[in-house]
Amino acid sequence: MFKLVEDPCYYCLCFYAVLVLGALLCLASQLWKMLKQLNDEEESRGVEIPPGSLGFPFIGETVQFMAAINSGKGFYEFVRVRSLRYGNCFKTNIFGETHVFVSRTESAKAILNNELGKFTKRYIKSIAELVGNQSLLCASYHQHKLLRGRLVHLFSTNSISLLVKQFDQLILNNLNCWEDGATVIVLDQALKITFKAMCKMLLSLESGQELEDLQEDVGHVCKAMLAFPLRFPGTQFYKGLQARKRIMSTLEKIIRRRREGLDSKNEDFLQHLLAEDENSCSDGLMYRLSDAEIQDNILTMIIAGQDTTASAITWMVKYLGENQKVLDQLKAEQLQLAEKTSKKLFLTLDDLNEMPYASKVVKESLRMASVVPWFPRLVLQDCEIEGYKIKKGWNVNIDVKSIHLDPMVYSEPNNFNPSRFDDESKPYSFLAFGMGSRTCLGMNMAKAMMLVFLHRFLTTYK
Ligand code: HEM
Repeated sequence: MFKLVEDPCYYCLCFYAVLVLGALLCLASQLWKMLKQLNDEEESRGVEIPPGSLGFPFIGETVQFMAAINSGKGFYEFVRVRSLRYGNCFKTNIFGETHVFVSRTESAKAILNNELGKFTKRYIKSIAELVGNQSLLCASYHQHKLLRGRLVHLFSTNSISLLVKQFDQLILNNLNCWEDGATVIVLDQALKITFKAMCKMLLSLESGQELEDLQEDVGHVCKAMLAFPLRFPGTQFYKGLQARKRIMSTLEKIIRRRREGLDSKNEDFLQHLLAEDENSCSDGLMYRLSDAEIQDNILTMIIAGQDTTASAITWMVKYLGENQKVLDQLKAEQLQLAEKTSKKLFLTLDDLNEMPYASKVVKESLRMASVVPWFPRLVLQDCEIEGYKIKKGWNVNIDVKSIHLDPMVYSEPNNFNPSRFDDESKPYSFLAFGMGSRTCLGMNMAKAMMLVFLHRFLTTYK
C-alpha cells in the first residue's frame, strides 16, 4: 500500500543538503581561523585584547547567556562566572556582537563621563524593538538630549510630593489586604503596587479593564526583553511584540480621548506632555514630542519604574529579615516618626526627610542588590580601558554589581551595613541609579516609594 521512498530525486536532495552543510561548516571554520589569526597577530604586536572566550563561530556564547537567564540564578550569573575566571575586564560574544565587561570605578568614570566622545548608550536591537525606537533608553546622543530635556520637567518636586501621597494611599490599601493572607509573596505584591503607582502617575489609570490588560501586556514585554529574539508565533519574544502593539493602541486611544476632551482633566505626566506639546507649538521654539515619542516614553517609564522599584523593595525586605539589629534601629526611627505624623492621613515629602537611617537602609539595599547589574554602552572609537584595547563597534558594559561588591571599594561588602553611608562614598562607587547624562530620571521617586513602603511596613506589622 505504501510506496517506499526510493525516488532518485529524494537521494539527490539529501546528497546536496549534506554537501551544502559541509561547505557551510568549512566556510565557518575558515572564517573562524582567519579571525583568530587576526586576533593573535594583534596580540603579537603587543596590543592586548581583553581575555575571555568569543565562543563558537557566529553564535558566540549566546547559548550560555540564555542558559544563565533560564537557570533561576539570574542573568548576572553569566557575568559573575566569567569575571571570576578572567578578572576585572573580559570579553565575550552574545547575539553576534563582542561585549566587554569592566568593573573598576575608574573605568566607570571614564565611560559615564564620556558619552559624546567615545561611548554612547545602546540596547540590543530586540530590546529597542520592544520599548520603541523613540524611547529615551534607545535614543542616540542628540535625540536623547532633546527627549530628556522635555521629560525631565515631569520629575519635579511637585510630582514627587504627589507621588508620595498616592503611593502611601496604595500601600495602606494593600497592607490591609495582607492581613487576610497567610503567606505574602513580597515581589508579587510589590510589582502590583508599583505598577499601579506608575499608571496613576503617568496616565491616571487606577482600576478597570484597561489597567488590567495593560498590566498583562507590560508583563509580556518585560519577559520578552530577556527572551531569545525569535519572532515566530508562540515564542516569548513574539508575544512581547504583540503585547507592545496592543499597548501602543491603548495609549493612542487614551491620547485621542484627552485631545477630544472626553477624559476629565488629570494631573498626570501624559496631561503635562500634551499641554507642553500645545505650548511648544504656539511658540514654535521648543522641541515638539510626536505622539509616537509620547507613547514610547510612557511605556519606557512604566517598564523602567515598575520592575526596578519592586525588586528593590523585595531585596530590602529580605535584607531586613536577615539583620535583626538593623531592623530594630530602623523600627525605632519609624515608630518615632509615626507618633509625630499620627494625625495626618498620609505621609508628605517633608516626613521622608525625617528618615535619615531609613535612607541609608534604602541606599545599602540598592548597593547590595544592584537591581540594574550592568550598563551597556557602544564604543564609537578605538580606545584603551584597564590597559586593554577596546575596538570601535564593540559593546562595553560597566559591571556595577562587581563594583558594589568590591572589597577594595566597600569593606566587608557582603555585610548589610547601612551605617557605612555615614561617611561619604568614594566617587563612582555607588551606581545604583547610574551617573552622568543617563542618570535615572526616576531616582528620587524610587527612593521616595521605598521610604514610604518601609514606614508603613514597619509601623503596621510585627
Ligand atoms: C529602585 C528603582 C530604580 C533603579 C534601581 C533604577 C536604575 C536606573 C539606572 C541604573 C539607569 C541608568 C542606566 C544606564 O546608565 O545605562 C536608569 C535610567 C532610567 N530610569 Fe531608572 N531606576 C529605578 C526607578 C525608576 C523609576 C521609578 C523611573 C520612572 C518613573 C525610572 C525611569 C528611568 C528612565 C526614564 C531612565 C533612562 C534615563 C536616560 O537614559 O536618560 N527609573 N534607571
